[in-house]
Amino acid sequence: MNVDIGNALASVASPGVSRESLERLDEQVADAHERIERGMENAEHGYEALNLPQRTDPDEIRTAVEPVADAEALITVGIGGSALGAATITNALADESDTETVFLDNVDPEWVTRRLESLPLEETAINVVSRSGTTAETLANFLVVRDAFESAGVDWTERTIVTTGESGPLRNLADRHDLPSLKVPDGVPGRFSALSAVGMVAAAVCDHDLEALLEGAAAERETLTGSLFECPAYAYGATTYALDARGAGINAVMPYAESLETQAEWFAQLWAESLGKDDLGQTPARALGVTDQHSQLQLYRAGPRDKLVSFVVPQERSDRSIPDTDVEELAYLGDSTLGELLEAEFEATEASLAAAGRPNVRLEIDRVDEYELGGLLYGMEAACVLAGELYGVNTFEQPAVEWAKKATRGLLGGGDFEEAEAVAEKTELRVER
Ligand SMILES: O=P(O)(O)OC[C@H]1O[C@H](O)[C@H](O)[C@@H](O)[C@@H]1O
Repeated sequence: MNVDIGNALASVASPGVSRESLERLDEQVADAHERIERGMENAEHGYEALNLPQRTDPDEIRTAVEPVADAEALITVGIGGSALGAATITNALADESDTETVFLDNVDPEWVTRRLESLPLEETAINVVSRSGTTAETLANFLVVRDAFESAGVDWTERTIVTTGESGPLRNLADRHDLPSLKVPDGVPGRFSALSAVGMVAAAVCDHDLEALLEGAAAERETLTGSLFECPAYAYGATTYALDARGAGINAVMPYAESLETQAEWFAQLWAESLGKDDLGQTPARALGVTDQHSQLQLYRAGPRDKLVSFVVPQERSDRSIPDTDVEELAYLGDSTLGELLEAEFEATEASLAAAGRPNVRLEIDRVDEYELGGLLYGMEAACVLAGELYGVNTFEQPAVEWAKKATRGLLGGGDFEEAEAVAEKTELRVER
């Protein structure tokens, strides 16, 4: 991953960060880097995620998926960090695989039913993923999926792979049915687990190159040094932090590749759950180039000056020419390709934001393949860890999410939780039709 922060400088944008401020911030980056390296060396909770390129064993993952290697479709049952990494990888690389991938990361009953009805269950594998093994949505969906397989006369125990922690309900279930199972590595929070079995089982079923994913991440790991001017991931993490401090409280991630749309969703969880605490953090927003040029760009260029736009741009892609036409006004298109049009639109959008003094950053990858994707995911995780150090927050916890989880359990009769009582105390000011 290469990063260009030129359009985030104060000489271009407002809010913007001056070169001198970045140089001062670089001293904090050096300290943060030392802390990160120490955390990695001691395999501390969270920091351990940055060791995954060395720790993850692709052979172990491939062995676990062996029984379902020729499945026509794969249902991944998981939510948050137990779904978004896998979805990012398989959606980005979908063109290279014949396996249809479905992610059940919601419990909307109509949607779940529609998804299940659309699949040939006798040719479908199940990938159930939960670090804790207790997440209500995931376990409920898994029970529903099992039931659908049983109703269709398909033995789900022959077609299920489990990825979970060392103990817990899901681990017990895997043991009871003797299911192939993988362990969520210790010290790796869900949103940092894309490069472990959590994110890579689906990629293995789809026959993607797991080694290349890890090699790309390992190469990115090699770039981590004590200066933001020498490390793309830290340049991104430090710049976003500095811009947030200057008023850019929103970070709109805008990949210029349809295949990376889910990557913006993955980024949103990474950024929000890791940095959103102690009244701090930067709000992630999701956009897609070129589509959102015709939707959100107006706001980005002319709305409040509270946003940074982060472009994610593959430098190469397979292309398709635009057919010639005898309509005179459209003749210029006939000399181009869709790729050239997209590239021109990206450059125009980037320049238009800069011309309006709106900060933006460019993250470049060579192309969308396993190696580059591994580097991108790792680089953004390292950027997030660095930003967490600069903010001084606990990057690897998400205590605020627990509140609603407890309230939900209480409402469903799963125990006595005071949070559930607060639901009944809601303040109302209803306006009815
Ligand atoms: O993997 P699980 O334990 O099922 O957790 C799935 C997700 O749910 C939680 O609510 C957390 O906020 C997420 O960080 C986590 O990724």
